[in-house]
Amino acid sequence: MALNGKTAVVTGAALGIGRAITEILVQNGAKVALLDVNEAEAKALKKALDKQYGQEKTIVIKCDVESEEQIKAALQKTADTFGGIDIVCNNAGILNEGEWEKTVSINVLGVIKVTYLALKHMNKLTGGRGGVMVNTASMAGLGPFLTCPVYSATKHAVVGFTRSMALASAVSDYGIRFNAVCPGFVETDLKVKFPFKLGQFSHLSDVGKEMVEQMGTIQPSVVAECVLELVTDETKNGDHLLVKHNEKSYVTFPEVL
Ligand SMILES: NC(=O)C1=CN([C@@H]2O[C@H](COP(=O)(O)OP(=O)(O)OC[C@H]3O[C@@H](n4cnc5c(N)ncnc54)[C@H](O)[C@@H]3O)[C@@H](O)[C@H]2O)C=CC1
Ligand SMILES: CCCCC/C=C\C=C\C(=O)C/C=C\C/C=C\CCCC(=O)O
Repeated sequence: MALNGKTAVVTGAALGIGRAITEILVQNGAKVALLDVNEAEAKALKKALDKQYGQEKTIVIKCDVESEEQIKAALQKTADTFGGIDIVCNNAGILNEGEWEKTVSINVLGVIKVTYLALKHMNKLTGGRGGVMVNTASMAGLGPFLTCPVYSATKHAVVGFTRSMALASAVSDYGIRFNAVCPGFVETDLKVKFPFKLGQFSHLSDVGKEMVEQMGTIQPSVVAECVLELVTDETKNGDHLLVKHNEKSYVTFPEVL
């Protein structure tokens, strides 16, 4: 799938992995709607991209993925401005074991809300052009992460949702592929704030540090390259790209049926 002439929506686009995803999509010719609660940082990113690629390549829309109303309006504005939606990157996410209900709300309900509302624009059966959705899960969605059980549970949910949507879409002929990226520790604000977001598990914060020392870290741009692969490779549906320090591999899930 070539990105020239395609339109993408990236949630949590202002910082970290979302910022890198936005940059790589624009670099490769897509027009991108930057959705984020942090409007100031999203605008700063747009300003930088404007200089290099021109003002018409991006729009900033303040949008909290917890709000169905805001998501609906943001998707409509994207479709009206760019003439449709081809790519959705469900990337917005938090890690906060103290505020674990909010973590579930953003990381799970947010992904589901954006997906279902975007489906209305993209589904070939309802007049859309088809396309691809790539969700930012985590390595913590593939195995237990003892310092943050709820965060890990939300990422397992994203993996299960992505795999199930991929099958539902293929069988229903929606014309939309669903994939996920599963990174290890990435150098972002979320990583910096990690020790202060562990709630009742803050006594385990050194375990997180030791894991980072053992496993190493990843730059957001490397994760973005993996997202680009999942967007452009039209053979990928229901696929999960595990991203480790200096290594990436597609996840093989156990056969259960
Ligand atoms: N940093 C890491 O080590 C890893 C992060 N991830 C996942 O990657 C995704 C991005 O995380 P990072 O870039 O690390 O975090 P970050 O904290 O650097 O950036 C997150 C962005 O999402 C935005 N955001 C937060 N809540 C939002 C909401 N309700 N609605 C819209 N935007 C919202 C923030 O304003 C920010 O711009 C998350 O889903 C995270 O779980 C996955 C694996 C590893
Ligand atoms: C199956 C094993 C699960 C291990 C989880 C590995 C990576 C997950 C990363 C995330 O999704 C984000 C989680 C944590 C933030 C990143 C770094 C922690 C920093 C620890 C520190 O230096 O204090």
